[in-house]
Amino acid sequence: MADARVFLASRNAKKIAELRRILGAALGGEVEVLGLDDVASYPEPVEDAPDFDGNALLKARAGLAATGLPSLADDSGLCVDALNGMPGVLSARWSGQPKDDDRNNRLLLEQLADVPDERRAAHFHASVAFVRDTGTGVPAEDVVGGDMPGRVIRETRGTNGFGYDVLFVPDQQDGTQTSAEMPAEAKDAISHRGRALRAIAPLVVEAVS
Ligand SMILES: O=P(O)(O)OP(=O)(O)OP(=O)(O)OC[C@H]1O[C@@H](n2cnc3c(O)ncnc32)[C@H](O)[C@@H]1O
Ligand SMILES: [Mg+2]
Repeated sequence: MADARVFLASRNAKKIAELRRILGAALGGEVEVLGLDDVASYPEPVEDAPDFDGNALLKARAGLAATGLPSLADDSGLCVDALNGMPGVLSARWSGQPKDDDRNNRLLLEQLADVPDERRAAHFHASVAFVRDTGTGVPAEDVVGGDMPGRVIRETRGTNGFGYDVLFVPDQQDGTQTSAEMPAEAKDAISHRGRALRAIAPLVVEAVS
């Protein structure tokens, strides 16, 4: 392989751990995955696109611009039917800045307090963008999405994962464990992020080969 390295443009340590784990399994260790700690620091882009695809692309473009390396970025969130798809792209900062998972979860529970069990459907979405130089002056860009359907429960459960995992029971598996109670590999097997990354992994292999 010419330069089998890819850069992961995320500032969320727990998300990065998931991305590394899933990529490691999908790429079989052939590609070295670099994170922010491995490159010179650069300013975080403002995530002001209207949708997940747009935000994932702007984070991956910023990664390529700063490092010159083929760059992957994830933009993700929880979309709640009873809230018309929100928090959606605002998931990280739903209860304000600085972002705080516990405060976000408390706010979501309050907002859904009067919503009956049969109307608490939601899904996680992840868009993963892969942006790399082609030598032509025009970068190649791909974006792939993945979903994990489920529902929002009424109390937090579990200590794995991050973000809204403590409130979310996926439809798959046995339908009782939150994604924060599932072992990491079980979440990866059905998660929005797992689906999107496994779909984009062949492009990564192709680009760095
Ligand atoms: O933008 P980067 O630097 O990657 O890190 P971030 O945490 O800001 O990431 P996003 O902008 O994509 O926001 C995603 C938010 O959606 C929520 N989220 C996404 N995937 C999740 C998952 O698998 N489990 C629980 N919550 C998740 C969680 O609140 C995240 O902070
Ligand atoms: Mg973000």
